[in-house]
Amino acid sequence: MLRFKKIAVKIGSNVLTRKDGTLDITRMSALVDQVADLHKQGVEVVLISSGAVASGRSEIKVSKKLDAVSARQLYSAVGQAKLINRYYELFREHRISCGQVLTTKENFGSRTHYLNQKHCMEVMLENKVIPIVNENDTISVTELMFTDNDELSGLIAAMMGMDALIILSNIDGIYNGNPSEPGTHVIREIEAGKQDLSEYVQVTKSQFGRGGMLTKSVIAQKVADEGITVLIANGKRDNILPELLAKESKTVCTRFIPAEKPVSSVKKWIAHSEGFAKGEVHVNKGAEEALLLPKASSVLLVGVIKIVGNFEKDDIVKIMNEEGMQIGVGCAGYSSREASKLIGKRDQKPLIHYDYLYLD
Ligand SMILES: Nc1ncnc2c1ncn2[C@@H]1O[C@H](COP(=O)(O)OP(=O)(O)O)[C@@H](O)[C@H]1O
Ligand SMILES: N[C@@H](CCC(=O)OP(=O)(O)O)C(=O)O
Repeated sequence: MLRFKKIAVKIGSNVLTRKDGTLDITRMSALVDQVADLHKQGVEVVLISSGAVASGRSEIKVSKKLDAVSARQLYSAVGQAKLINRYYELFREHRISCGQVLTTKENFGSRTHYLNQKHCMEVMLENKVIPIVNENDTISVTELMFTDNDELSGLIAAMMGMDALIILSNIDGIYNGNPSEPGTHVIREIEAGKQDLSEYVQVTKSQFGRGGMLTKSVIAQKVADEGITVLIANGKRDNILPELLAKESKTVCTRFIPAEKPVSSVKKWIAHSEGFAKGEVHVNKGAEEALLLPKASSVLLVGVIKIVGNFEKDDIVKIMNEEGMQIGVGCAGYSSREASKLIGKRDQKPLIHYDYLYLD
């Protein structure tokens, strides 16, 4: 028996690349074998695979030095083709189809794009096709980029309502100190709720990774708070995926215990969408107090004091208190133009309905 039926598996650049930066086909093939095995046992798997930039870099020799953005665009364009081609061939040996999903941060900011993307992956899974997701590095540059693929994998796991997110890196989990120092060990379990892991996690990251362990731990906590188990484990270990999914698994990894309270899929989307907010809704003290009560309340125009930025209906907005501190995020029921005209008015439909509201 396996512990999970639906999993998102994020494979970091370091798992797929050798020390010299070339694609580690042996490792990739071993991971595909493991995914194929789980797939045949009925587990739904979505892969989030890094490695485009790393595999492109080892392919192309440039004549003159490139700036960082041009290099990333060039290497990812070539490297993603190489990467997905490899996956395609490897899965084909198991008679399994896989498909490529390239996405950008913008696709998570609008509900329509979000649902289109979700629908695409649902259709793939229903038809036994394994989605292989990566950021579209050719067009998402600078502030349009995800922090890294750990952030992307958290969004995908929440969007697809997965039972677990497995983040595979080149290390056994989160250590309680510098992993290279003797006497440190992997933290095996982390309770739900906000815990500060920054004292353990070094800001240094491995050779080809982008975000490092700190973003992994922040994302993992957020995803676990939404009721999804998160495991950070070593993708270089043989047979890691079946071992992690085994019922009484003792495999070394860091496990983030999921919160018990289920969170609706809309709220999961909103919780992850803060970075895409198009504007701000400032509320007065009374409205802030009402929002913080255990009973669900909407943001009403009567309690709004200021609207900042230009947003359309259904865009994500930040909710700010009188002191200018952010207290939550939500999906706007009006455009900023309409809302500005109705500030302070009673008996209007909510500016942010409580079903579309996530408080910090
Ligand atoms: N406390 C810690 N525990 C484990 N790894 C850590 C810790 N602090 C920093 N790291 C570093 O984080 C690296 C993994 O993150 P990253 O380089 O982003 O990998 P990936 O490419 O898999 O996303 C590890 O190789 C390790 O060097
Ligand atoms: N989209 C990039 C991944 C960048 C990234 O986040 O890498 P990693 O920290 O190894 O997961 C690529 O495919 O090269």
